[in-house]
Amino acid sequence: MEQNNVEDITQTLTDEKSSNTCKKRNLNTKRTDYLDWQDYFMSVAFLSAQRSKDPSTQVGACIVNDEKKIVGIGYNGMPNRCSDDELPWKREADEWLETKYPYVCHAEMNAIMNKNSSSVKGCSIYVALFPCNECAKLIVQSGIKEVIYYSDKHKDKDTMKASRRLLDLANVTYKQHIPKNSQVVIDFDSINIRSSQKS
Ligand SMILES: O=c1ccn([C@H]2C[C@H](O)[C@@H](COP(=O)(O)O)O2)c(=O)[nH]1
Ligand SMILES: [Zn+2]
Repeated sequence: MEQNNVEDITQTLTDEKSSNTCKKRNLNTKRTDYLDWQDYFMSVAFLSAQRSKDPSTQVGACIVNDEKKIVGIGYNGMPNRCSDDELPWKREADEWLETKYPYVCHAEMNAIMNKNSSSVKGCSIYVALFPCNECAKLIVQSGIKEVIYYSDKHKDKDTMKASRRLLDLANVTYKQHIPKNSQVVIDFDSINIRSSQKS
């Protein structure tokens, strides 16, 4: 009888174009290096942030319901129908009105406004940055019950203190996400890699 040992069933993934061998994977057993749910939703938030035109800080948010379905995604950007070529992107200017702050819609706001379900009540929101007090108001009012954030780099600012105060009072829980891997790489060309039986 043929022995199905690991050596026999290990296949070599070979790049179609270069014929370079890049990875070894056992093709007879379930993958173990797949993204878990939390890394997946946080990655969606980070990917969404890549759409942002803000030159200094790109924020993404992803709202997930209790069936682990994504019901809203957003990133920071200028409001719809307001040309982002005509509004300022500066952080500082002689006048506040010439900075981005009075105009830019935060990622959390856009994720809530973009929802594809009737409600986000009871949902979780995955965000790259801990939400500011304005976003905390929207999170509370929309019924979101949990915030999962990656960075809390502004935690000592008053806006963040106010945010935590609101979230605490409204019993919205928050926790920092520690990813399994510090990077999730999207390699478009990986789909072109074919598996060939190792000799
Ligand atoms: O809760 C938040 C807080 C901030 N943002 C956005 C708003 C701005 O576009 C940037 C912050 O820019 P800085 O230059 O770092 O001040 O982040 C958000 O989306 N959600
Ligand atoms: Zn905000």
